[in-house]
Parts: sequence; structure tokens; C-alpha cells
Amino acid sequence: MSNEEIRDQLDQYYGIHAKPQQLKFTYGTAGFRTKANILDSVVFVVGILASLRSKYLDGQTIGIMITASHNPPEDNGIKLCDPQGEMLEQSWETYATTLANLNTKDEIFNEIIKLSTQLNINLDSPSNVVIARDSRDSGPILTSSTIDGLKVLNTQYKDFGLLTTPQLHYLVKSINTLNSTTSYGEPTEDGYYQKLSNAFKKIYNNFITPASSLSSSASSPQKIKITIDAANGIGGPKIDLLIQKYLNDLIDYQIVNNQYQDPLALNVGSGADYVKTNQRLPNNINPVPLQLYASFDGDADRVVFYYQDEEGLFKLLDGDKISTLLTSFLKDLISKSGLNAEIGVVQTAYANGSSTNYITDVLKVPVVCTPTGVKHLHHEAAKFDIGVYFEANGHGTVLFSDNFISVLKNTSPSTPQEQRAIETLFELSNLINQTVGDAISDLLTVLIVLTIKQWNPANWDELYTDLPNRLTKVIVPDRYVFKTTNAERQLTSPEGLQEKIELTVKKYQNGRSFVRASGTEDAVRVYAEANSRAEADQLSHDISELVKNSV
Ligand SMILES: CC(=O)N[C@H]1[C@@H](OP(=O)(O)O)O[C@H](CO)[C@@H](O)[C@@H]1O
Ligand SMILES: [Mg+2]
Repeated sequence: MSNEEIRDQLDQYYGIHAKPQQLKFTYGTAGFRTKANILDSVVFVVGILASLRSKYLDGQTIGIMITASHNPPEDNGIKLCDPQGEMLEQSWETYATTLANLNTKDEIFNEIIKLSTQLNINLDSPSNVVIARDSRDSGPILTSSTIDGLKVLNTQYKDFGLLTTPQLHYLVKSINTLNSTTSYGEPTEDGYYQKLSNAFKKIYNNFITPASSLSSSASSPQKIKITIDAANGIGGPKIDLLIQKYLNDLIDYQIVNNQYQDPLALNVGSGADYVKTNQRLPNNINPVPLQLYASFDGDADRVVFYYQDEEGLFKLLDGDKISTLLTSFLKDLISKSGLNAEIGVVQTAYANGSSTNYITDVLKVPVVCTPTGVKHLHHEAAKFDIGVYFEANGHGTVLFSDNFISVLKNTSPSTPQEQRAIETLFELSNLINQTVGDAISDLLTVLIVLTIKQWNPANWDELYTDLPNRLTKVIVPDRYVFKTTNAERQLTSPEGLQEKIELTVKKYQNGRSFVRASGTEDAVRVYAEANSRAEADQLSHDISELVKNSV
């Protein structure tokens, strides 16, 4: 495109999407996220950036997701997805932030020219983008503003409408691998359902026969039971569609908080974040002891499970519990397969200390700790043949390396046991989303593992006992003075604070605490765990006081 053509396009579209002068925006861990009514200028320039990114990558398809995940209904956000379904490369986050804060049409034009020169982008290259949104009522208008941004550099686009975030990631990877040897799947929403349900059924049929089932009737196995709190978000109608169409004879499910068309209901008193943060049931669940419940977040890239024990106590099965369940299952399969595979687990400092000890000491699997944010975990997990990564809040997945997948495809098993283990490992790589944490895919994986093990939620929970812990926020004048090292587990600034924290922690049995600035909220987070509830609370209080007094 010539400079004149770009100027003409900006003349046509910029006026209605001009930035309000006083606002500042940052592309953070989760993209841009704020009140929906101030996002218009941001989504417009994200359209331009996605076009540049695609041209930079020779026309490969880039994904745009309009969502604010677990935030309240009046918020919204936008994030980009790279060609293999991974998060946007970090250096481009800076370009996104720069573009979003420019105040005039000329500045935007100059930035387009500057970036294309600096990065050697041929503006005549084709550019392709797919776009989707969660169920927020601000979604359609923000989508249309994003599309105006795409038109500035003549980008081809397809609007997939309402999808979960992981479905969009699936589509991006499927489109970019179409007709190749590493084809990820059919690039349609239904292709996603087919891929997951086929894998689920194959694993199921490999293990569950009428004779081995727990069923009272010998001829038909009992259906797998689950109640899902969909946070009144887009995950509800999507998992409904998948199970209805493909898994209805295997899964007996109920969806609560499924009012995704109610603009005020999203994430209110419901959802994975609500359940994990408050450590309590969401609205509209009357628990039956020892039955399994799950909560998605607003864009269905996180899931947590829970149940009520026989004493009537609420018990949470969070990302750490999912990680340990899957790791123990996978390790067992590797050993039965007769193959050599390196399995590893990736966690953040927020993982419960008991889970880390269990994985290291009992499962004897290496654990890597990374900074918060899934892109850090994802990157480390990709270094193993099988890399399991979950944040404690329920966002995570399991990555199978290309090399290990080709070993699985090309090995001739010598016993039926080996054959079953190899097939199951291969189908798990299809069932578990390889691009990003996925509530639907993780839910199906947990259900099949529990069914194979014939475990109820209490059996799962028994693997280890969580150390009592507390996660709190402290509001400070400037959170950026809190700088960390060692995967965010130690402070380097403010000076002297880390030493004080360590002296305090030493007073508590099994005490552990760390402090870091949130990347998504204007606050400092304090995490504390110790041997008892009272000690964890006291430690949390002591450290919060140290933080308050340090600034
Ligand atoms: C303790 C915690 O749960 N932190 C969350 C939260 O990050 P903070 O940087 O802690 O605000 O939002 C991130 C994005 O959703 C998520 O990846 C992360 O796990
Ligand atoms: Mg989310």
C-alpha cells in the first residue's frame, strides 16, 4: 500500500475512533482490559497492529479476542493471539501500548511507517485476522470498531462471533496448520467439538466397558456426572452444544449460572475466580455430598472444581489439584507405555507448598517455578516431552512436544497394555488444548481421568492436603517500587523489606510468604501459607503490615 492509500484509509476511519486525550492504556498480561466505554480507540488500533503482525509473519493468520474474562460485566478487553495459538510475542506488547496511547491520526500514520521500516514489514503483503468475542453486551460494537482498524491496512478478516477464548486460539492454530503435516484440526467451531469429543470417546472406549463399569446395570455404564457453573458466560452455551451433540450418551450434566444473554449477570456471584478467591460455592448450587462441581470463568479459559465432603464442608480442587491429578495419571501412562518421556510440571509461587512437595517427593517429577502469567508457564512447559502447567487459579493445560507426538504415532507396542497407554497418551494430546488453558478441554480431561480411576472428588482430594493459605491485596501509593527476583519469590526493592519478611516467616512452622505487584490490578499481592489456618492468617497480617510500613 502506498502512503497515500494508508492516509486515505485513516481519513475514512480514524475520526470515529479518535482517542480521548487524557486516557492512558497498557497492554498487560491479559491484553488491554478496562471499562468497555473507553475502549473504542484501543480496539481500533489493535486492528491496525494485528494487520502489521500478520504482514510481518508473511500473511499468517492472527487472532483477536474481545473479552475481559472474569472482570465485571461493564468491563471489556482485547488481546492478540499469535499464529500457533500462543500469546502475542512480548516485544509486540510494547508496540501495542505505544499505538494505543497516540493522540492523533498523524501520529498513528507515522507509527505505522516507523514500525514497518524498523521491522522490515512489506505493507503490500497479505494480512489475515480472525476475531471473536465473549458474551458481554459491549462485544458487538467493539468488534465493529476493531474491524474498522483492520480495514486501514486492507486486512482479510473473518468474524467468528461468540466463542470462548480457547476456541479462538484453536481456530488460529488450525487455520495456520491447515493441509500441513502438523494440521491441528478443522478450522471451524464444530471442528473443535469434533476433535475434543472424538478423543474423549476413544479414551473412554479404551478403558470403560460395561463389565468394568461401576454401573448397577451390567449392560450400560453409568453416565459421568458433573454440574457446571458457567459464570453466566460464553462457556455455558458452548459446552452445552458440545455435550448435547457429541457426548450426551456418556455425560450426565447440568449447567447453572447459564444466563449468558443477561448483560448484568456475567461473573456475578459465580465463576472460577469467585469460587477460588472466596473459597466458597457460587450462587445456585445446592451441593450433594461427594458429587463433583466445576466453575468456568467468563471466557472459559479457567476451571476449578469443588465438592462438599461428608461433614458438609466445602472443598476446593484448584489448579494445583488439577495439575497433580493429571501428572500422576500421565506418569503412570508413560511407565505403562514402555516409552522414555520426560515429564515436568510448571507452577508459579502461588502454588500451594503441599502440591509442590507432592509432585517432587511422591510423584518424583521435576517442578519449575516461573513468574505469574500463563505465557511464562507455557514457555517452560514446552521444554518437556510432556509439560503440565497450571496456575493455582485454574488456568493451565498440558503440552505434548511435536517430537513426542511423532514417537507416539510411530511406536509399535509389544503388549496390549503398552498399546492402550500409547493410544491414551496420543488421544490426550488431542483432548487437551495445546494452545492455551481451556476450561472445556480441561473439564473433559479431568472427567475422563476420574472415571478411569473410578475416583470420587474426595479420592482425588486425598492426594495431598493443602497448607492453609491467604492471598490478600495491599493498596500502596506506587506498586512499581515493588521489584522481584527468583520467579517473583523475593523482593529486591523496597530496600530491606525482603530481610524483614524472611525474619517474620521464620517464626512460623511451614511458613512461606512472598510479595509482588499485581500485573493486572493497582495493588500489591501478599501470599502467605503456614501450618494452620490461624498461623496463615497471622503471617498474612504480619507481612501486610510490613508492606504498608515500607512505603
Ligand atoms: C495471583 C493470581 O491469581 N494472579 C493472576 C492475575 O495476575 P496478577 O499479575 O497477579 O494480577 O491475573 C493474571 C491474568 O489473568 C493471571 O494469569 C494470574 O494468575
Ligand atoms: Mg479467563
